Amino acid sequence: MSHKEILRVESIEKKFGGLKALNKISLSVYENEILGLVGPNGSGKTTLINVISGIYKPDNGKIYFKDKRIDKLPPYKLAHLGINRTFQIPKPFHGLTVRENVEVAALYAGKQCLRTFFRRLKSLKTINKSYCNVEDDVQKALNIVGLEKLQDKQAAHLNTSEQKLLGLARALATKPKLLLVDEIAAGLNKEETDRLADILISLAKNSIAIIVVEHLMHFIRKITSRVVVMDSGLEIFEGTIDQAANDPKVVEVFLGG
Ligand SMILES: Nc1ncnc2c1ncn2[C@@H]1O[C@H](COP(=O)(O)OP(=O)(O)OP(=O)(O)O)[C@@H](O)[C@H]1O
Repeated sequence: MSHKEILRVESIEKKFGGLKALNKISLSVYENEILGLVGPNGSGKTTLINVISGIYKPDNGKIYFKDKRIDKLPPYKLAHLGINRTFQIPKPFHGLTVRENVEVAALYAGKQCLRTFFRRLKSLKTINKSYCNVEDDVQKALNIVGLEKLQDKQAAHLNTSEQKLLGLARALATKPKLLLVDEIAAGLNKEETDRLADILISLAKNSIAIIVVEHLMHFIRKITSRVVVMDSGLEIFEGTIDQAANDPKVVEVFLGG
C-alpha cells in the first residue's frame, strides 16, 4: 500500500438539533487503501460519508482531498474532483435502463457535459451524448461490476444485488479516485458478497482509495485490515481488525462487555 494521503478529515463536527452525530472526527485515507468504517447503528458512519461527499456541510472541522480543502464544496464539484459514493439504499432511475442510469451518472461527472446539459436544457434541445462522449466510461463501469448482460434491462426490474451493483457502476462511471461505499453488502448472500469483495479489492489495486461502511465484519475482514470504529458520534478506535477485537472499548460497544 502507498502511504500517500488522499483524504484527510480534521476534527469534523455535525449536529442535528441537540444531537452530536459527529464529534470531532479525524481520519486519513491513503492511495490504494480500503478503510473500514464500523460501529453500531446510529454511531454516525453514514453522516460522515454524507459530509465527505458534500451532502451535508459540517458545522466545524476541515476536509482535504489531495491537499485541497473540500468541506464547503457541493456533491457535483466533488464528483468532478474525483470523489463519489454509493448509497445504503440504491436509488436508480427506475424508468431508465441499466445503461442509461450509468450514462446519467457519467454525464453528471463530466464538467464539459454538465455545461452542455444545462445549455441545451435552457434551449429545450435534447442532450447530445456523443458530444460528451461518456460511452467508454459507461462500458468500463458496466464491465467492472459485471452488468453488461443486463444493460438493457429496466432498473425497476433489478433484484437487490443487481441494484447495488448498478449503484457501484454509477459511482465508477464518474471515474472516482476516492469511493465511499455505504453498506453495499447488506442483504446479499455469500456468493454475492464475495464477488463484491473481489471487485472492491481490485478497484483499490487500480488506484481507487475506498471507505467502506459495513456491519458485516467478515466482509470487512476480507477486503481490508484497517478500521476506524465509531460510537455515538465519537471515533473510539483506529487500527487493525485484530487489534480492534482485543480493544476493551470496541468490545464493550459491540458486545456490551
Ligand atoms: N438528517 C438527519 N436529521 C436528524 N438526525 C439525523 C439525520 N441523519 C442522521 N441523524 C441521526 O444521527 C445519528 C447518526 O446517524 P447515522 O445514520 O450517521 O448512523 P450510522 O452509524 O450510519 O447508523 P446505521 O448503521 O444504522 O446506518 C443517529 O442518531 C441518526 O438518527
